[in-house]
Amino acid sequence: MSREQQAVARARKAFETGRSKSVEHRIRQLKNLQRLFTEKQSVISAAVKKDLNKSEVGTQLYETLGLEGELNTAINHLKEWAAPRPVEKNLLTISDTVYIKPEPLGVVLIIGAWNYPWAVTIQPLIGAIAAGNAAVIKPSEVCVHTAKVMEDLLPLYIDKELYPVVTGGVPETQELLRQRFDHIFYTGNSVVGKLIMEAAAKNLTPVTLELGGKSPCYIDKNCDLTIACRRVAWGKYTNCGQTCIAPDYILCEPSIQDRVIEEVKKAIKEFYTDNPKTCPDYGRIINQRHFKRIMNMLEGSTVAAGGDNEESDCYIAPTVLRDVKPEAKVMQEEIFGPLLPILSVSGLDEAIKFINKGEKPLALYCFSSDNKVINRMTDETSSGGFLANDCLVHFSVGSLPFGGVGNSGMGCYHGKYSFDQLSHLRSCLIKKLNMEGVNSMRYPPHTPKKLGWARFFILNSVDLGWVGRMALLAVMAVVAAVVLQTTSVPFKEKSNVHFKPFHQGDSEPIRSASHRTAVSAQWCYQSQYSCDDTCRDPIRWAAQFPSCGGLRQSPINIVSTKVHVNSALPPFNFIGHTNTINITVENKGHSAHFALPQSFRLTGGALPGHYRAAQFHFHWGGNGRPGSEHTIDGEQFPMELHIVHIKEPYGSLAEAEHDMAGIALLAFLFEESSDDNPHLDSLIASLGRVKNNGSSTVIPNFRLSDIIPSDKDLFSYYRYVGSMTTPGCEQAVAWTLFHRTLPISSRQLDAITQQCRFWTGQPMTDIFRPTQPLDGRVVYRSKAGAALGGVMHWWVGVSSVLLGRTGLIH
Ligand SMILES: NC(=O)c1ccc[n+]([C@@H]2O[C@H](COP(=O)([O-])OP(=O)(O)OC[C@H]3O[C@@H](n4cnc5c(N)ncnc54)[C@H](O)[C@@H]3O)[C@@H](O)[C@H]2O)c1
Ligand SMILES: CC(C)=CCC/C(C)=C/CC/C(C)=C/C=O
Repeated sequence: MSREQQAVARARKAFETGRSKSVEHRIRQLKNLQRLFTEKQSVISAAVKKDLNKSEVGTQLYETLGLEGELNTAINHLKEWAAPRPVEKNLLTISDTVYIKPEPLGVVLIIGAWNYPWAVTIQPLIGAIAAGNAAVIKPSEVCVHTAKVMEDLLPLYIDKELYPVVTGGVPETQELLRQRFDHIFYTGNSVVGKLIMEAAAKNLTPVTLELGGKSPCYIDKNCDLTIACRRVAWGKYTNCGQTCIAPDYILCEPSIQDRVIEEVKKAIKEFYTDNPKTCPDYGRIINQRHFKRIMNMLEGSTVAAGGDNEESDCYIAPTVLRDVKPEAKVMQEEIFGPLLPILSVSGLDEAIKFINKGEKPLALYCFSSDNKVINRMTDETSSGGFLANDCLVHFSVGSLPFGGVGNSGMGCYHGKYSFDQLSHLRSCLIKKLNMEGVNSMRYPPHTPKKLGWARFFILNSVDLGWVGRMALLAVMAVVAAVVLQTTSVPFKEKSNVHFKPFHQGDSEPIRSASHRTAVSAQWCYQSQYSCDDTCRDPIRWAAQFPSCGGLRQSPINIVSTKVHVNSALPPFNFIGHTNTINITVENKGHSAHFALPQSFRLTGGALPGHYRAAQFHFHWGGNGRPGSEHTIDGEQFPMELHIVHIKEPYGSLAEAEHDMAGIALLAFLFEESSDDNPHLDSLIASLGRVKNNGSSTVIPNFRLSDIIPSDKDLFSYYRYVGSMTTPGCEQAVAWTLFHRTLPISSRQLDAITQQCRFWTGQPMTDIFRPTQPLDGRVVYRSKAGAALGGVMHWWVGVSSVLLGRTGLIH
């Protein structure tokens, strides 16, 4: 077996152990890479200095800074990226669970180039690791010193079986290409790109080709030429022009050519002094082969600035060429060096024509103060990326896909795009074995009538939220009956499909820790706020978190005479609530959260699905002041309990927030009692152990059913659609506020409100958001003890009530 074969076989074997799939393993590997860049920066920079004469700062600015950003993004978002992604459904699949499950591809081959050797090799590796793959890393042999450092360092930091480094040149790369991979990610020139694709075709291996080409730069006469030329000079001469997205040539009207030359010359002097050769920020051509290639391109062109060179030092000065003709040698291929040809065009029309005659470039630059010029350039051309009035910087925006089109490449990466590019986005549809009647429209014998129904159900998609879905389900049930013209198949109450809980072990799946930290630094309750504070109090939450200013905000005041009684709101089923468990309570800076296991589940209550518990928490006042969030007929209660549940299959609030009923919140109001409520004692004591932000403790032998009544006693409740009551105020909550109140003595209330401190260190009191406008929503009240008919009757009942109440689905 060759060295290359062995590396691939080892990576495959390691992949088959399944360890690369664990999100924890992926994050650990990414953190190890972070450590590498912190601990070995000087070794990395020294090698790049030897290869390309980049300064230490230059290497950080242009290579490792971007990698740091990519690593941070991947580490912070990985759970969200890797989680199942619910999708919009058509009417036919409305009652199914339909989602995309990203899964690793397998073993990825990463072939890097030499010009930004760390950026273009490690950035795809970050994507490969994040997506759960194994990866064989082949650095470019042209950057001799960097390839050696990569070979030495990577195995010290990351799993060397899963992510082996294979060094070598063309023969070694070709031997690698004879192996079977699940994806090949190649960065380099288009000629080799075609060879890569050919080799990949043998195994139908998908490829990402990050190629290059001639990236045009149009400078309109209507712009600030000093600024434009400074930015172009930076884009061109950074790394001595050896940048895939460097502006290859300038197109401008003849009338501005002289000024463009003068301004570019000024910028060269400003950046690299009168003598760029001795300037630490000016690089070198990678080797003498490329030096000769670039110098040959000068043939037949007029040098307007620069032109000095020294072969032994691989030095070519920043050079400008004037009056260059399209037939000139320098215009026949990508320059990839510090030569900047200027070609004359009569104006925008000719520039567009010229660009469109060539291959689609990796980048296209347009400098103009006139938006019409910029718009026409974007509308009438195509390129991998487009930048107006700047160069290169789009590479540093992790939320933009980076990649070529046509001859400049295929596929894209950076941030989440890297994750998606190196994942298989698997389509999943989980149907239950009930509602068979609806399917009759697609079963033979086919009839025009059934086709009519099929057209309606397949061609219409839904994004109506849970209320709309319930109504439509009711319609479907009716349709099923009509289509069948027989009695419909009875519902089976229990699904035989069970979801594996996502993010097992998360104590707080509802929001990620990073989200919580970022948010907590910016908002506060009214009681925390003082005039010299920079934190935002509730009236100013919306300035930072737009949803907080939405039309479906919570809490609300419930006016009991205005609620709509609805007999289609049935009781709930609590699952797991009587289990005795140990739970963790943590001071979250604004309140204390009591984590609940996902095995605690909630169904019924006219909720559109199955929900898993996440946590519960309380809202309270202080010093005898009431602290409930919801009020009834204007009355605020001493305290309020919220039990947060998240709908399956969502794993986080981020996933659930686009679903109007993605979260089910059960709310209980407390009323003052003369006697202590003994079941609250262990909770109160635990709050005393989590006084400060971030501290946590465990409550042993806890039973949720000790603090709330059993589901059989909770048939009376209010229902409305609203939001989370803390930022970002996501409008994804089906609220249930029970009529039954819970008892608490004034002694216990005092004890609760005096235990904890906010993240600011002040006493944690008055932790409630003021009530929000109803904004046309309808609040429903269940009809206690209403007799429920058959399933069909029930759906039709719900639909007729809910369809009539469009207020509910604003
Ligand atoms: N789109 C991008 O992100 C990006 C980034 C950097 C460079 N580039 C492009 O890359 C080009 C410069 O890089 P390069 O091609 O000179 O780099 P290079 O010579 O380092 O080649 C790239 C990789 O291809 C391998 N290789 C070379 N010849 C091969 C062959 N015959 N068979 C198999 N493998 C082979 C090399 O070993 C190397 O790992 C420019 O066109 C530039 O625009 C693109
Ligand atoms: C420092 C800033 C704002 C941007 C960096 C732009 C830059 C030089 C990107 C290089 C991108 C790259 C790896 C190109 C490939 O050849």
